[in-house]
Amino acid sequence: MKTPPKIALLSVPFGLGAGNPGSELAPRHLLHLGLLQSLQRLGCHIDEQKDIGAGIQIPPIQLPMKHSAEVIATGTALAGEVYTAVSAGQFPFVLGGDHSLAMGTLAGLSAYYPRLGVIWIDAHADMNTESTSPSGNMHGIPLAVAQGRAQLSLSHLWPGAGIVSPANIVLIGARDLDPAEEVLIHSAGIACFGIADIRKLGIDTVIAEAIRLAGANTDGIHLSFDIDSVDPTEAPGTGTPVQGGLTSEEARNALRQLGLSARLTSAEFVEVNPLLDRADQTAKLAVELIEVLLSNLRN
Ligand SMILES: NC(=[NH2+])NCCC[C@H](N)C(=O)O
Ligand SMILES: [Mn+2]
Ligand SMILES: [Mn+2]
Repeated sequence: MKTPPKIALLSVPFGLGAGNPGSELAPRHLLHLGLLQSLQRLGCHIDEQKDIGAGIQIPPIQLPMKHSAEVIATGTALAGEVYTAVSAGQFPFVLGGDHSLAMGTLAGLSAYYPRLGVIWIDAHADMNTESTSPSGNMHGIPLAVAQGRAQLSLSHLWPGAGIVSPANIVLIGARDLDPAEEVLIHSAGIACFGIADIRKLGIDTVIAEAIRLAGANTDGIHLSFDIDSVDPTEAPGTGTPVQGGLTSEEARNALRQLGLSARLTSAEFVEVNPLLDRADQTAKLAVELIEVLLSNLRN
């Protein structure tokens, strides 16, 4: 019988990678809604809880993207905390914030796990580069950066960071891809389960297959969960909502199954925007989904 892991809860109140303000408020807001207390009630072992800020830092690279210096500085601070956590045997859980912070998480993780699998549950692929981004928003590029396809690389954020192989990336829930992302996904052969696949196969089969693909020849699996994967009728409080998403029930089942997998070694939860929410509907769902994930961890 495996025991629940020690969790390092890393809050990142940062939202400058998104197109609209508000996601920086999510960590405090979810904690205010009682996240920590209910996790403790559910028997989660929260080993430590930290707020990640970033000092002033000269960016190692200039990019034609909005707020790239701030994104890089925050990512560097986060990468260090994530690296420290995994080195100490903790399970890092990163609470954002916008999705640009995944670059920091992945930089820290890839320095520790030479072969990292990534399961990306999101309406988007976040696989633009600086030259294909239609918006200039940094939250649209982390998964291209992680593969070493962009000007910015994970090693700009953290020395010793590696890359993530496209063979070990699995996209779930993607339904709003930019043209360059489509080309990249097809040419690199990246596994992508859209909503039609989920309805046809069922979410349980999709998650089992995702764990198999992301886990093949890897040392750990990271889950990156963007709340805009869930349909806007149930999760309206997010900056780039896309119709036709997961039901909250599918999201719950996905997170339960991922939590129960001994292969899962880290996770992050991003893109909740309290300023765009309706009566805390999205924030409350987020609290519930995080509880499902973390209370089932067994590794
Ligand atoms: N993490 C997110 N919500 N990303 C949305 C990205 C939207 C669009 N593909 C872009 O690159 O700007
Ligand atoms: Mn995203
Ligand atoms: Mn998204």
